[in-house]
Amino acid sequence: MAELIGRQIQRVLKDGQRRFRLDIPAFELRPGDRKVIFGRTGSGKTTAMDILALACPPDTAARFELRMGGRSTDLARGKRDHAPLRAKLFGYVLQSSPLFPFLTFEENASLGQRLAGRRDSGVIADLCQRLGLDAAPRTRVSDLSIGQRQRLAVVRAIAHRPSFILCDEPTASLDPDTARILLRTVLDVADELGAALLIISHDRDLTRGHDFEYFEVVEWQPGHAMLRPQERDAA
Ligand SMILES: Nc1ncnc2c1ncn2[C@@H]1O[C@H](COP(=O)(O)OP(=O)(O)OP(=O)(O)O)[C@@H](O)[C@H]1O
Repeated sequence: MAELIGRQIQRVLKDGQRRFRLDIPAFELRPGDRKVIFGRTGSGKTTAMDILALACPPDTAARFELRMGGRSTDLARGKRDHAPLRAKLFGYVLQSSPLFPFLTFEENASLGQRLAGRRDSGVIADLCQRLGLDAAPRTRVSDLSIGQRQRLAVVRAIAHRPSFILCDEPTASLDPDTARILLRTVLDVADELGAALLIISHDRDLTRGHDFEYFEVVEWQPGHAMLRPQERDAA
């Protein structure tokens, strides 16, 4: 199974006079991990998730390494795009615009599988059923409700059986019952795959009662944030 190890990772965002720096002193994702990141809006949670999902490279890192089957890939160095690794090993539910509105339900659902080269319509049908998604395969995404789109984004992100499942606010548009079903399904799938699960959430009730490790992104100086473990009592 795959594991991701990061040490002293930094990323700086710049926009004119605006500058934002995120530090990740130490973070790991291993099979079976259940981790959740909290933090106030704009603190840098998505920036952290983008790095850990290999969507945006860090500017610097003492160590950023993917280990799998006795092999190690150094993610800290060079400008190489890790698209093939990302497509096969990572499932990322994006916070905003997670779907392509010009594609059909089925085309969106199967996109992750196609990129990973692992087509299996049975897995998609099973996930849709578990998530209460019964929309017709030819329905355009623009005709779905926001909550249906959010669940479809989850199907797309996990249908290729990734080793790392990363979800940025996956329940933001869902009622509490549907949110709980979604979390239960993602947890079950992560268990079945032996995958690591990392969630960003504003809803501190969402993961209560489940065995998650808690993290937070804290802006400890203006424009300078850090991802760090959070004591369970503070969660
Ligand atoms: N190009 C940029 N230059 C400078 N700062 C930026 C740039 N892009 C984003 N930022 C800032 O970086 C910070 C982190 O953004 P990020 O989206 O990671 O936060 P977040 O915690 O995920 O927010 P939210 O909870 O609202 O989704 C924000 O304060 C944002 O304003």
